[in-house]
Amino acid sequence: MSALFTPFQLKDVQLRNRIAVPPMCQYSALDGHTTEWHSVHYASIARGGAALVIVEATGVSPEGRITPSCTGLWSDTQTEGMARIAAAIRAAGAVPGIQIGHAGRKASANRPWEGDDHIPETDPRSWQPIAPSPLAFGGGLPRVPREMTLADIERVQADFVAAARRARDAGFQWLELHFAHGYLAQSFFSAHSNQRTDAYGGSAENRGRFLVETVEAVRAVWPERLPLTARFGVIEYDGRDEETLTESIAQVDRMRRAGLDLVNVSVNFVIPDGQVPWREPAFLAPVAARVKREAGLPVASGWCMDGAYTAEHVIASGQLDLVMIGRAHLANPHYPRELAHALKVERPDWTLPAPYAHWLQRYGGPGAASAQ
Ligand SMILES: Cc1cc2c(cc1C)N(C[C@H](O)[C@H](O)[C@H](O)COP(=O)(O)O)c1[nH]c(=O)[nH]c(=O)c1N2
Ligand SMILES: CC(=O)[C@H]1CCCN(Cc2ccccc2)C1
Repeated sequence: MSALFTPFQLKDVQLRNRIAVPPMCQYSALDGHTTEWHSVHYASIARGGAALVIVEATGVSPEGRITPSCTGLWSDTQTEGMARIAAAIRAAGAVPGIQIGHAGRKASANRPWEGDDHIPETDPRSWQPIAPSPLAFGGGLPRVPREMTLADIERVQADFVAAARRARDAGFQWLELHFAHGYLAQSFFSAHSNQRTDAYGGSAENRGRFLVETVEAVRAVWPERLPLTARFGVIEYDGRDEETLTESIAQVDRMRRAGLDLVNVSVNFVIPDGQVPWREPAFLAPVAARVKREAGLPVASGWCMDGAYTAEHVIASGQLDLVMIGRAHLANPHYPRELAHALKVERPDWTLPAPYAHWLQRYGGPGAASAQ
């Protein structure tokens, strides 16, 4: 029996297995609107058998995007395209999720295959990034952001609420606040990037204020019976991991008390030279397990957890409740079928919809158990 292929219930949402497709930017939007690329991309992946498909980081405002090609939910005109995508994910038997965020000082960048760096200020496509403090990320993102005023903080939090309403109206059943990867919310919590002296800076509680207030504000509009989650970096790999982890777990507890239903444990990526242990399979699993133990809420996590036995182990061992499998789904939208075969799940081809499953199960096909 495979633990990975057992259902998971959170509030009123039932997931058919423990495999989640994490948000992965497609950099293919037009003025924040989804295109045919997104429709095909998300429907294809949802048909592959994962239980939860989370739509990519979607800007709560135009300047909250990472690149000019990122999706948005700052305008009602963007809701219809997202509604079609949520419906297609649901029609495939997966739960439709969406991540909403603000890129902070990492905003106004080129697409990864076009430089992955800040667009020059002289370029009309660029805009002024904003952040807790006037401190640049560095590397390819050298622009010094404008320090946010209290009015900016209120406006951005209101943008998160408005985007959450649109996600609800579009039919998403799982909301993930982007509080990780060095973007705005993460940069409020990190002392590397937040040197404010007002109520939003200084102590860990003050640095976590923006995040807790945003959870509270979004909780008020996001249906109580649907999971409100956050992707949150809890470790920087900057040589101060124990200190960062301890204060991050306390922050997760504060967000749990503010109404968070699950945390998707990730990496901070607030500094360009963090020593992430990429070679260690499932390096975040023990970190996520500690968050689950100490903060007392369900956890998801990912990063290099796509191997069948790794994905099975992180769930069977109780370290994680859900495993996020990203790039493997870009290479093969039907990746869960590979996992089902490898883990000798009963009728593995039926991770796919009937039009595919019937023929693969009955007559064999690449990777089918019956193939000689
Ligand atoms: C092309 C692309 C685009 C994105 C990502 C990755 C990649 C490859 N990732 C990170 C992603 O969700 C995942 O955490 C990583 O890919 C690590 O998991 P895997 O090792 O790929 O399973 C990412 N993470 C996130 O929180 N929001 C996002 O929109 C994106 N966008
Ligand atoms: C939006 C977001 O969180 C993404 C954007 C793309 C890069 N992601 C971070 C990443 C680093 C290394 C490998 C894969 C992904 C973060």
